[in-house]
Amino acid sequence: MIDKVFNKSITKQFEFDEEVASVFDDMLNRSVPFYKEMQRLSINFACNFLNENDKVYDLGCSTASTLIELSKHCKHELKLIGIDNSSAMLNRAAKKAKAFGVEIELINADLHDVNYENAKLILSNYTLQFIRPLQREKLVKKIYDSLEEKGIFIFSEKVISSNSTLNKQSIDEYYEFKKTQGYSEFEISQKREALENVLIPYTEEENKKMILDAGFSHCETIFKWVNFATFIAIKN
Ligand SMILES: C[S@@+](CC[C@H](N)C(=O)[O-])C[C@H]1O[C@@H](n2cnc3c(N)ncnc32)[C@H](O)[C@@H]1O
Ligand SMILES: O=C(O)C(=O)C[C@]1(C(=O)O)C=C[C@@H](O)C=C1
Repeated sequence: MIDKVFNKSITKQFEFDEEVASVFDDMLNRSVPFYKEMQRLSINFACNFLNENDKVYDLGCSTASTLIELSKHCKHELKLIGIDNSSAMLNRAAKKAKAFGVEIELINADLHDVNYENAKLILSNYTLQFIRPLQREKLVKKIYDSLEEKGIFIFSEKVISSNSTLNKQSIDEYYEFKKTQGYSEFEISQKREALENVLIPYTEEENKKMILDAGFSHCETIFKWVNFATFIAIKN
């Protein structure tokens, strides 16, 4: 279904409710530049580190697209676990996983309340940005503690620039991208307002600092388009 969520005046802040979930795959493909390429890279990098029966968690799995793609591309059997606190997203995730014949344990819970035991890989694309800053640092520490030695954390985030001129130019460039994807100026401004104080982006440097402060030995940007970045962090 085509995303028309912000074609009308907004009445509330952005939420991953039934209306958003019903168009979410289209929303992501048209709102995140190079979403499919970012997903392909996350999966390829992940597969290089994975072995038979490794446990993989996707935090904020939404409709389970990434776990389904991972299971298609990885040569090993994996234990796949998707966590999200939106029932509307998880209902779709369950139907999609069944249709693709992929076994995924789906957990409806807040990311802070789950124990990520013996994880080899934790994925989290465009989800940390929705966690309040203080809680975000705590969650990243928990992610670090849950990973096995040599475990990997791959995550993507919308980012800002610490340079105000470049930041403004990046936002303008992003809105131009949205227009090429068929979103009107009205839709763009309504969504911007709805996301205010809900999606809180860090700079690329702040993301890396948060990761290193949590204990990871290495963090690298593996993909970036203007204000969207994908990182890989390694626990040693
Ligand atoms: C932008 S979407 C993630 C997209 C997904 N990773 C993908 O690539 O298809 C963010 C997801 O995180 C979930 N989420 C946000 N905050 C959460 C929390 N505190 N606990 C659990 N899930 C959360 C939302 O319900 C939503 O499905
Ligand atoms: O549309 C925007 O402004 C976005 O920031 C895109 C974005 C994201 O980065 O997570 C915001 C909300 C939806 O979850 C899908 C994509």
